[in-house]
Amino acid sequence: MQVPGWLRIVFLAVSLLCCALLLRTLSAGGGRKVDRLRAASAADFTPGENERLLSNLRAAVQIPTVSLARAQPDTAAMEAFRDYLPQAFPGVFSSDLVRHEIIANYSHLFTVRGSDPGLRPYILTAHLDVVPVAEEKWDFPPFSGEESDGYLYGRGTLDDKASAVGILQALEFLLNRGYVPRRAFYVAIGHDEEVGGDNGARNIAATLESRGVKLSFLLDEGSVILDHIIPGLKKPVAVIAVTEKGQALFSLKVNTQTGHSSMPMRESSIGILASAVSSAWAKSLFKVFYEFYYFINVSFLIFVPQMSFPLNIIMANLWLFAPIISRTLEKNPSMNALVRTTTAVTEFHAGIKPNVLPPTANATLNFRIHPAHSVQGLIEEMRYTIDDDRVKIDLLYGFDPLPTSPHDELAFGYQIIRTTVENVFPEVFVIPGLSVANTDTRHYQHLTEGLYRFVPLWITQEDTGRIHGPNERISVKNYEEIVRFYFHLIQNSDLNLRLNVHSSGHEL
Ligand SMILES: N[C@@H](Cc1ccccc1)C(=O)O
Ligand SMILES: CCCCCC(=O)O
Ligand SMILES: [Zn+2]
Ligand SMILES: [Zn+2]
Repeated sequence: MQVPGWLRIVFLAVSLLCCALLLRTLSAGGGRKVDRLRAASAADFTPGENERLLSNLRAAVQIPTVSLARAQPDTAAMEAFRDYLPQAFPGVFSSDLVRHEIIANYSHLFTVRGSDPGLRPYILTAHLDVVPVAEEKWDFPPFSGEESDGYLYGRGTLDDKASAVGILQALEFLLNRGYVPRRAFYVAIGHDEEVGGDNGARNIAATLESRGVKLSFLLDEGSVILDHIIPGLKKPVAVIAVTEKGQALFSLKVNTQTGHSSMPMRESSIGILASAVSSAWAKSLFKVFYEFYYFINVSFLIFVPQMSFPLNIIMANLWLFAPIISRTLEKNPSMNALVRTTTAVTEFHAGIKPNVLPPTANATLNFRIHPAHSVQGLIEEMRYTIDDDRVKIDLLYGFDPLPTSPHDELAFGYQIIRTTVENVFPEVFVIPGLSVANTDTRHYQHLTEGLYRFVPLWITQEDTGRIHGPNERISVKNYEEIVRFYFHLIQNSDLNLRLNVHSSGHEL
């Protein structure tokens, strides 16, 4: 039977139309309109903006916002920082999209309104306080903000003013461009993170909780871009920390009789305490590599193709090579911290005069608890290991490792951060990981399960000693990248990425 010509044309037109529709649907990601990531480039900002962002960071570093001890901030510096903010970010403080509040006298909470109230807000957190400095070891005065050889020197450049100031700088540049966020978000800048955040971040979180706020995710400091720190990896690695170590602060105290040093007893308070400390220290060498391997084995398997021979063979066969790897990792303090609960003897005070037997000896042990362990387990371990009733053991402060935040393909916050890192730093590798240091994030646990710790600080092995150490500095180029990272993160948080994100705590 001959098909009439007109029918063939109709059939052809209909099939072409179906193909076009199918192609359009496939390219639009399953029918939902998917925005495109805005391409990031070094030209995101004008030369004038790059000058302004650098001078704003320098001015922030020049304010010595040292947090000495709990509830003992340097009030003059904290007030100076409060005055600095509206001068540095006039657009943020004059925008009717932004509400600024002072919390607990010296912390800052910014609420940025979104045009789509149906989208769950997120929060960017950082801290403005810094640890004290040991002046004699610095090449430039630590609060001078001196620029040399492409680096800005100063306490707080890496930890954490590049993030605190960088977030506000990115918001300033977006508002200058008339950007109106779809998704509301908060910016929280704490003033006492370095002494635990129990005044700043804790009160900011309580304020948000009292308002019934639920967050889609939180991004804070806590991990970085490791630039050739992991042996054998050809590419720099951006580690988005999806969990964080716990912490325990123990005080060890020994009291013994005093008297003339010409007639000493068999043992002294210093000797008893010293052997207690060294046995606790020896015990801390207990390895947890297997748990660690289990925790990030996927990442290592992703790594393997990126590794040079023979490391690629070794890492693909950890069942056999784990002990060797563990011994290699422990040689490097930052890698060692990844595979065990670490012990740091941070204070040791004893003795009153050269010719008097020491009546007391005190030591402080700071443990950073691996996710495989707990505070309670550590207390039992300490008692068992020291095994000496003359040593009085007190837990001054402690909290367990934080739960692992969602980091699968449905985890909105993790995917936004990951895609933004790949957008701004196409040359790095992104993996989930562990923050070996502690942050303010534990204060926000009731507001979201999506707690992520990452600032795109480009850290080499040498830089790890600058954090809380001498000659802390950040390259001008890296700080520009950090501002661009937040500039794109805020825009990317407005995208409805191809994610079937559901209501289990990290809904859109
Ligand atoms: N971030 C600092 C200060 C801190 C201590 C305890 C808890 C949280 C933060 C550290 O890791 O030591
Ligand atoms: C660079 C990351 C440091 C995080 C913990 C601190 O503020 O000391
Ligand atoms: Zn710090
Ligand atoms: Zn910090």
